[in-house]
Amino acid sequence: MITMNEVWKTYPNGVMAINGIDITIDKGEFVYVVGPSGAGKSTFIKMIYREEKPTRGDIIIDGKNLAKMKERHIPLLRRRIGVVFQDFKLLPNLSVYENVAFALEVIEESPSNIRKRVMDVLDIVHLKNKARFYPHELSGGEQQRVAIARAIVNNPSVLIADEPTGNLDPDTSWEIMHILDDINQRGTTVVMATHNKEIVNTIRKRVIAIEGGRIARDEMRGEYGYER
Ligand SMILES: Nc1ncnc2c1ncn2[C@@H]1O[C@H](COP(=O)(O)OP(=O)(O)OP(=O)(O)O)[C@@H](O)[C@H]1O
Repeated sequence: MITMNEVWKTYPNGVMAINGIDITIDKGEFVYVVGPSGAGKSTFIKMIYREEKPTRGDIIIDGKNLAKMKERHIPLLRRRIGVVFQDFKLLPNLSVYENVAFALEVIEESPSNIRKRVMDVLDIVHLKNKARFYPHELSGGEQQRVAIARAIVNNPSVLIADEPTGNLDPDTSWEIMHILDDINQRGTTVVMATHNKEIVNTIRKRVIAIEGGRIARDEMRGEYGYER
């Protein structure tokens, strides 16, 4: 479902962030991407949703080669890939409901179908009762749950999370993990970059460790493997 063949990424300033990565992530997997700061985790993840383009190599998602994809086809790709960030990135002037509905591709959908879909995903993240709230009225964990609802509202095949618990306290981080796990159990592939040792070593999944832009480890039910 996600395949990288001999992928390299050098930034315009000459920094070689990814140095020859080959990997396959199957449909329905949950993968942690770990590694020291500056190792290339974000670059790896950004290439999956085509925020960054590889300098060399192929990245194939659902049979489409992103490296060769035309700019005009990128919005279509983004509908198949949901993304969650460390800092939530909600629109402050829109309510919870509107933040999620805004991300929905409303192609010939009736208002009642849209409403149903938005309320269904708010149910998955346990926020149905806060649909009318605004982001500043929510805790960090609640804001992250809205961001997750927004990321899955188009029913993507892949959910990418770049340090989704980075700004959250430990209890809230566990809550977010249980929601991501639930979304994965419903069939969505999840790729999550993280520095959270406790989570990786407790909710055991496949671990891909990146060091110096290369894959240093790739283990099913792996461990975090670093001090922090
Ligand atoms: N837009 C950019 N332009 C130039 N260099 C960049 C850019 N983004 C990242 N880099 C460099 O590429 C390397 C890999 O960075 P990346 O953000 O992928 O690492 P990371 O493993 O996600 O780090 P962290 O855990 O600190 O977030 C680093 O040396 C970084 O400075």
